[in-house]
Amino acid sequence: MTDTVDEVDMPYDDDASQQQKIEALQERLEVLESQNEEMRDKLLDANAENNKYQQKLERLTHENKKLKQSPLFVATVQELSSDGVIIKQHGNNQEALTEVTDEMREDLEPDDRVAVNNSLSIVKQLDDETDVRARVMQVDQSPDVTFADIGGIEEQMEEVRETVEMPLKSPEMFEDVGIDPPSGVLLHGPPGTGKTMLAKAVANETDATFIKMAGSELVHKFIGEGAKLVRDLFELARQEEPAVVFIDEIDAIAAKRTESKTSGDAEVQRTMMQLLSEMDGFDDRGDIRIIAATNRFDMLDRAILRPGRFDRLIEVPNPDVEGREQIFKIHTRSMNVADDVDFEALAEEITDASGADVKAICTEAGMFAIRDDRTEVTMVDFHNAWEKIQQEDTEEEEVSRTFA
Ligand SMILES: Nc1ncnc2c1ncn2[C@@H]1O[C@H](COP(=O)(O)OP(=O)(O)OP(=O)(O)O)[C@@H](O)[C@H]1O
Repeated sequence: MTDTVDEVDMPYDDDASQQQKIEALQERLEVLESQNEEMRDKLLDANAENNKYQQKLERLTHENKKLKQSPLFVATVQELSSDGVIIKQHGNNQEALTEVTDEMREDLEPDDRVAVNNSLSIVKQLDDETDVRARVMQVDQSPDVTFADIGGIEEQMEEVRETVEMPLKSPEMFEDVGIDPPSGVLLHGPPGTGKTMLAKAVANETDATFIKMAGSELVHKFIGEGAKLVRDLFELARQEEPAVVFIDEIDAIAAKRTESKTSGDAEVQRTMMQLLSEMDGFDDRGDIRIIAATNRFDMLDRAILRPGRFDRLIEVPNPDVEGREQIFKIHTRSMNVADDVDFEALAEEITDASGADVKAICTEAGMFAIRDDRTEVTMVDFHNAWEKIQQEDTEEEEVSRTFA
């Protein structure tokens, strides 16, 4: 806020001559100008500094993302010394002296498992081996998803029942006819279309244990242990028989081979080879069915699609308009929906939405009603929910573009 002339402390006495007043004001002006100059310089410096930090932040964020994405190696902390941290790498047993941030050093203790990058810098601390297994494999003795909970993908549902459920329920039919049931079924299609639900519903229907493993976790989180975890997965399935093994994001372990021959690639290859050998040696697999899923069919190494492996491909697309309406009805079954809600009209409006989007719209519409202190969910709530979800998607895309 600027002072008014009346409030300004004048640099002269009231009885000073005109000339003295002018000189005093002149002097004050010069001081103010030089202060102004000084402030402007400081502002420029601060802006330059800000830019520098901004760039550094972006670089670090990018670096951080890259570090987390590229496969890392596993090592065990041997000793914390004043020179750094001595680690022993798994696999080759080589010891190395490496540096860590002060923050991470405080959390580290000898015998801790850590992930290191290509330059052997410690990127993160890992969980105990037993925790790893528990986290990488999600075991559900009796999943509660049924086929009645899945909408808009009847054909795919039929195919999954035929190829996965029938061999579990009536193996004698395949024996009588004299054909082998498909070894593995690969579900492919965009995210959130119900692939996981299909696998869970089969397990539910056949009273099988559902065992899920995420390919991306194997590669990014449990580095150096992929092949072993795949072995463990099948061992667990044999113990839990009948079992449905669901390998999500299989593209992470079975992507086409790239030209680069980094050790990270070699590690992914080892994991994939283990998976293939488990599947190939699966003649006596008993009551275990394998379902894999991917959003990136184009990236898959064709080796996994050979006969005897994932030889039945089922595309699970986004639902069409009738499918969307059906999914709305499924997810609003236990909601208090107002009479004005027209699911047919909503389904028409939300072109390109996935099943997961429809589910999110229902939950969000309910939230709008709660915020408004109502117990009934109206058509306006559904519209607002769709708008919000689209907006969030756009924001997410912008963020990922910024840090891409
Ligand atoms: N066809 C569908 N019918 C009913 N609900 C669905 C359908 N598809 C998705 N959903 C809802 O979206 C959620 C996520 O779906 P699901 O995990 O099965 O998708 P996905 O295809 O496995 O996705 P991703 O590829 O991202 O793992 C489900 O829990 C369910 O609430």
